[in-house]
Amino acid sequence: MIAADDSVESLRAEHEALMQFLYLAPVGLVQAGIDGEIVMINPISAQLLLPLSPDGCLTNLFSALESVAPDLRLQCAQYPRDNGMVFEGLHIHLRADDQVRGTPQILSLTLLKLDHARVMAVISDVTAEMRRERQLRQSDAWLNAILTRISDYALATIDKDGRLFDWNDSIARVTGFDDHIVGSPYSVFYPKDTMTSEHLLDRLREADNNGWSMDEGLRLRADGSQFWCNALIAPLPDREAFGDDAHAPAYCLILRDISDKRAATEKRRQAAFSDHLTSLANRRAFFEAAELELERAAHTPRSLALIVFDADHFKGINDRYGHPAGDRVLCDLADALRDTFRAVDTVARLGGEEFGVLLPSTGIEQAVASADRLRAQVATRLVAVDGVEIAYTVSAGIAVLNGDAGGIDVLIKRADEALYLAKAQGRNRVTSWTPKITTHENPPQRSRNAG
Ligand SMILES: Nc1nc2c(ncn2[C@@H]2O[C@H](COP(=O)(O)OP(=O)(O)OP(=O)(O)O)[C@@H](O)[C@H]2O)c(=O)[nH]1
Repeated sequence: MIAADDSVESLRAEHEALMQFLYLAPVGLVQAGIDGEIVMINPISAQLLLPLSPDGCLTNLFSALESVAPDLRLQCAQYPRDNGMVFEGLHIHLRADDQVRGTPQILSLTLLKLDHARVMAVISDVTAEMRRERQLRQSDAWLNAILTRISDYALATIDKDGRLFDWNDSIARVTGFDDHIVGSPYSVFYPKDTMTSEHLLDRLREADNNGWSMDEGLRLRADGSQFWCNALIAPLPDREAFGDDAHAPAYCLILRDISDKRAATEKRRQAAFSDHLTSLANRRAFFEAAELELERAAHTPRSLALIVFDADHFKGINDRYGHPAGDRVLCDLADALRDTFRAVDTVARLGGEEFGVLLPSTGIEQAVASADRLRAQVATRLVAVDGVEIAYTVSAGIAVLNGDAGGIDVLIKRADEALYLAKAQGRNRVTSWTPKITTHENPPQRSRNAG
């Protein structure tokens, strides 16, 4: 008797545990007769099915789902075996007026035949899952379209030091580079000398601080040709997952070939930013470039050099050979400047016979060497005008900001003071600014307005 009592007790306990499981299970469970009459339903199923029930009560599984899945009853009746899976993960799309949360709701239904008289339904709301899947598929399709179809976009990832991490067809299509560029700094897409290693890192820091960094300009193809390009760098959202690994993807780089669009606007930009006589950058372009460099230097301290060149005794050249001949000399000086300085430097005509060269990340020795190279070069040049060969010389004043306070006005003032000294000491020479020039020599100011 005791043994029989024990086994009844244990059966009861098992039954209770099972009921508890049914109630707490994280999916909807419904046990019903073969005709759909509900025997047991857990709270999740009730919550999912109740809004579908036409009369607001849940007595029959098939009737509850009739409006959205009318053949369930038939499918179940026609299932040939005594037990088994009638269907698995059937997606039931609820009608718009059945939407519970204002977005199309999708239920997943699995129906098991337990024996000739009973079925068990497992129901879950897969709306969020399906939406995520759809979004993933859509993102995948977009990415795929960009990578394989859209011919003017190139996508790449770069590591935290700006080295290309991967290569794909879009890069080949837009730039012509093959996978040998993996591991190179992304400046491989920039024409020679147009980007210093500091500029390269500046863009990454800017992307870190602002969420993205964009620039526009001429970029390089593998065959050496150039194209107008808009380049966007953005930090990858999940890059923390790679920890401190230096060779993990950290940013995405999107290059877009905008040659067609830029061809038209570039003419207008050229007109606004270049000097009409020499085609060098004009004052406006010079001051814009200077502000940008000073802004960069404020974030990441580095030296910035300015050389101001001035043709010597230029009034005399005009007086002797005429104004048009003087213009030819100015154009010759512009050519010499263009040939001497790097693409990353800004060479501008500041006005009259004065030219300014802004040299990012350049210290005093390097600036003096470049300025003197130009000076010496010019001294050997002869400008042929109407059968006459005109010789001329230039003087230069140099100032460098080494992370010390001061804007472009300070830099120009110092370079001007040094230039004044070069003129005073005999011309055809290069002089660097020192604090002594201002405090002891105290030269009069040459007039020049900033901007
Ligand atoms: N041909 C020509 N001359 C210009 C132009 N702009 C300014 N000038 C002339 O450049 C001359 C500058 O003369 P100054 O400022 O006296 O200087 P300088 O004769 O070069 O003497 P130093 O600078 O002291 O060596 C003036 O005669 C201006 O008319 C220009 O676009 N074309």
